[in-house]
Amino acid sequence: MDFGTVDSASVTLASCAILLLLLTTILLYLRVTHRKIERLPPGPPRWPVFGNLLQLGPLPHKDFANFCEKYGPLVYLRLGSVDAITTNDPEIIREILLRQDEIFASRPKTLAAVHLAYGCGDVALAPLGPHWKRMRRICMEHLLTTKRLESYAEQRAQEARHLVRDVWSNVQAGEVVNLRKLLGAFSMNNVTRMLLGKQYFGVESAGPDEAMEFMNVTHELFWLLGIIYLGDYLPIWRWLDPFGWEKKMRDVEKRIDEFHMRIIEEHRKVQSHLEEKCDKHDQNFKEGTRDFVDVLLALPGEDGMEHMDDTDIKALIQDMIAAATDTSSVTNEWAMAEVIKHPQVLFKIQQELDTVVGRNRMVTESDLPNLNYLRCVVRETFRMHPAGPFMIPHESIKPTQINGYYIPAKTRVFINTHALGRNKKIWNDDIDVFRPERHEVTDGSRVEISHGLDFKILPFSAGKRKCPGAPLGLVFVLMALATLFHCFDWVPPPGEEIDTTEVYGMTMPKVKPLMAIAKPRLPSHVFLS
Ligand code: HEM
Repeated sequence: MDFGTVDSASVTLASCAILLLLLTTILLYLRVTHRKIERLPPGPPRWPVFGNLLQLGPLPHKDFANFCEKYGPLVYLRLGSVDAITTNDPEIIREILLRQDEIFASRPKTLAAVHLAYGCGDVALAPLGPHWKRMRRICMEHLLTTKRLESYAEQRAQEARHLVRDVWSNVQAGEVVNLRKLLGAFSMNNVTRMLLGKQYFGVESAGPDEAMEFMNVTHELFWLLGIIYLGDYLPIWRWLDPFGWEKKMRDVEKRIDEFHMRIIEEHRKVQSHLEEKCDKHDQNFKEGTRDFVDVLLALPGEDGMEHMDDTDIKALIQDMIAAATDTSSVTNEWAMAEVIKHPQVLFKIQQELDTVVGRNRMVTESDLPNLNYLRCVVRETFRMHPAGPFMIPHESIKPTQINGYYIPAKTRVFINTHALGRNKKIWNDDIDVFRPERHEVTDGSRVEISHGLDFKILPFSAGKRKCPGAPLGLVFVLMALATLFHCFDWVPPPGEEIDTTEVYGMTMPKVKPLMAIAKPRLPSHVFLS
C-alpha cells in the first residue's frame, strides 16, 4: 500500500472541504451584512426558524392589515425561510404593479402550484418567462377575444333564464332560496359550456355521475389552492406532512388529470367524426359553436409541432375553471347578501332597472352599461369583499428598492386588497358600512369597475398579471345581479339576519351559504316567455 498517495488524497479532500466551508461562511456573512446595510422595510419581530408564521391566525389578511396599521404602509415579514412584503397602500401597489412590473410580475413556485397547475405550466401560477408569455398570448388571442366571447352570448342568456326558473320553482314550492347553490351553478354552467361544451347543473346536464365527480374534484381543488401550506415555508414540514395535505394534492392532481384527459379524448372523437362528415375547410366546421377545448385542439404546438401539447391544453382549461367560477359566484353572493341587508339599496337598484329595462321583458347584456347604480353596488362589493384577499401572490425576480427600502430577490408579495378597501387614509371613516353612493359619478359618465388611476379598489389587479377575463367576469356578475333584482324582491328568512362573517381562502366566501326569500315582481308572462 502506498501511504504517501493516500495521504496526499486526504489532504486535497480536506483542503477542498475547508475551502468550501470558508466560501459558504463568507457568502452567508456577505448576505447577512448586505441585508443589514440595505434597510429592509419595518415589520413585526421575528422568531428563529418560524419568522412571523406563529403570528398568523385563521384570517391572515386581517393580521397583515394590523401589521400595516402598526408598522406603516410597506411591511416586511419573514415566513419561515421565505422573504415577504405586504401593503394596503395605493401608491405602493402602483409602484409594485406598474412602475416595477418587470421585477414583481413573477409567481412563487408553491407546492399547490406544482401539483395542481401542471408543474406551474398554466397561466395564473406560472413564473414570469417565455412559457407564461406564450400561454397568456393563447388566452388573449384565441380564447378571450371579444368575438369569441360574443359567440357565447346566447348560452349566457339561457343560463340567466335557468337561474330565474330555479328561483321561480323555489317560490312556487314555498321554499327558501339557497343563493350560494344557484349562483355557483350559474357561474359553473356558464364556464363549462364555454370551455367544455357541457353543463354540469340543471335539466340538460352532462349526467349525475360526471357532474358529481366534477363538483367534488373542483371543490377539493379550490380548497387546496386556498390553504396556506406550511411546507411552502418550512421545508421540514414536508417530511412530516402531518395533515396529509401534500398527499391530498397528489390525489386531486391525478383525478383532475384523468377528468381533463377524458374531456380531450371525447372532443377528439367528435372532431374526427365531423371531419369525416364535412369538408375540413368548410367555414361552418371551422367556426360552428366551438368550445375552448375545440379551439385549443386546433392550434399548432411549439417548435413546429402540428398540435398543442395535451399538458398545455389541460393546464389552460384547469386555469380557466379555477379563475372564472369561484371569483364570480363569491362576488355575486356577497353583493346579494349586502343588498338584502340594505333594503334601501335594493329599492334604488330596482328603480334604476324599471327605468332602463321596464317591467315587460328580462334584462339583456346590452342593458348592463346603462345600470350605473348597480355598477356602484358592484364596486362597493369589490371594496368590501374582493374576490381574493391577496389576489394571486406575486414574487420578485431580482433585488430592488421600494421607498428606499431593500427588497430581496424572490420576495413574496401579498397585496392586501381586503385592507385596501378598508384603508381609512383613502376612504371615509364609515369603511364598514356598505354604501354604493360613495362611487357615484356626477358628470353622467359610466361607472368603471376597475382600479382606475387612483388604485382605490383593485378587483382585477393591474400590470402584466392583470386578469385577462375581467370583461367576462363582469358580465357574469352584472347579469346575475341585474336579473335577480329585476325579477324578484328579496328579504332574509323570517326571524333571521344576514350574516357577513367570512372564511379565508383563495377566494373568501361567507361562512354560511346565503339563504333568502324571493317574491316575483314582474308580470307572470315575462317568467313564462
Ligand atoms: C368577477 C370575476 C373575476 C375576478 C374578480 C377576477 C380577479 C382576478 C385577479 C385579482 C387576478 C390576479 C391578478 C394578479 O395576480 O395580479 C386574476 C387573474 C387571472 N384571471 Fe381573473 N377574475 C375574474 C374572472 C375571470 C374570468 C372569467 C377568467 C377567464 C375566463 C379569468 C382568468 C384569469 C387568469 C387566466 C388569471 C391569471 C393571469 C396571469 O397570471 O397572467 N378571470 N383574476
